[in-house]
Amino acid sequence: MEIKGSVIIITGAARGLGKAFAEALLDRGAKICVADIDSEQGQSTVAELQAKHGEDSVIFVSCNVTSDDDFKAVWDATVEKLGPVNVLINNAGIGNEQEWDKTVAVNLGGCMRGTLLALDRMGTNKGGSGGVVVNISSIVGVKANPFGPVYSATKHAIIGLVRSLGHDFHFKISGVKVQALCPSLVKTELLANSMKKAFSPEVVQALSKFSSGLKDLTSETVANSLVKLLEEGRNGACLVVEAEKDPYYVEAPISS
Ligand SMILES: NC(=O)c1ccc[n+]([C@@H]2O[C@H](COP(=O)([O-])OP(=O)(O)OC[C@H]3O[C@@H](n4cnc5c(N)ncnc54)[C@H](O)[C@@H]3O)[C@@H](O)[C@H]2O)c1
Ligand SMILES: CC/C=C\C[C@H](O)/C=C/C=C\C=C\C=C\[C@@H](O)[C@@H](O)C/C=C\CCC(=O)O
Repeated sequence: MEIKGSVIIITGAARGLGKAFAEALLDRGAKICVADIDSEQGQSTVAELQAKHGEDSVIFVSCNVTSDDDFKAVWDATVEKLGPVNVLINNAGIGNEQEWDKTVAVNLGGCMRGTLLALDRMGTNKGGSGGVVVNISSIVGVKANPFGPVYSATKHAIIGLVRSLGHDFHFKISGVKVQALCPSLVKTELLANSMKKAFSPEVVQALSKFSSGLKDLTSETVANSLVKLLEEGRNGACLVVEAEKDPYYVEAPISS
């Protein structure tokens, strides 16, 4: 797809990976809606991005991805201020092993709610023009993560959603591509927050040792992989990005 001129909603874009996605896509001529639960951080990020890219290129809308009403309001505000939406990036996520239901609600619920709304609003069968949904999973959506079993389960479920709704059966009906990006560890606030809500005291030590031994993966590298996925990824694609490797697509182990 052509990024230049596209209207793109990114959830959880007030900071971290979502902010890096916004920067990379604005650099390539997209218009962005930053949708985040943290209004203070979201407004400050948007002010920074507007100073570089202009006031008409990027807006902030407050959104809790666990709320249907919030998600619909984000969509409506984006259409009103930036034009018809072409891409949704379901990026908002948390790593809270102690309150598993919150992690399921935000990580899986947010992607599911957003993807279903996007099909409803962009689907050619619903009067829309088609489009793309990218769900941000993780490398631990395609491999085990002993340090965060709940987090990993939500990220595996996102892959199931993407492979199923990203089947061409659905694309023929809706004209909407559904894809996943699966980054390895990036040292954002998610990691620090995950440590505070870790599965067990043993995990805190092990995760801290594991993460300090990992090669550094930057948000900018992950954002470049998102651009690659949008520009060339097929429907249902799951793209993994790790430090010091070219990004690579992963397929389901059973294809029938
Ligand atoms: N950092 C990593 O190592 C890593 C690796 C792979 C995948 N991911 C995924 O990338 C995404 C972004 O992670 P990050 O590292 O930038 O995290 P982060 O904590 O830096 O940013 C997350 C953003 O999501 C927002 N958010 C949280 N709950 C929300 C909700 N209910 N509604 C709307 N917004 C909400 C936060 O306010 C924040 O701005 C997450 O889905 C995460 O699981 C992160
Ligand atoms: C906990 C939440 C923080 C970030 C989550 C994020 O999505 C990224 C995760 C990135 C990498 C995770 C790698 C997990 C690797 C495991 O599958 C496994 O390979 C490690 C196993 C044992 C390590 C034991 C040790 O070295 O001590």
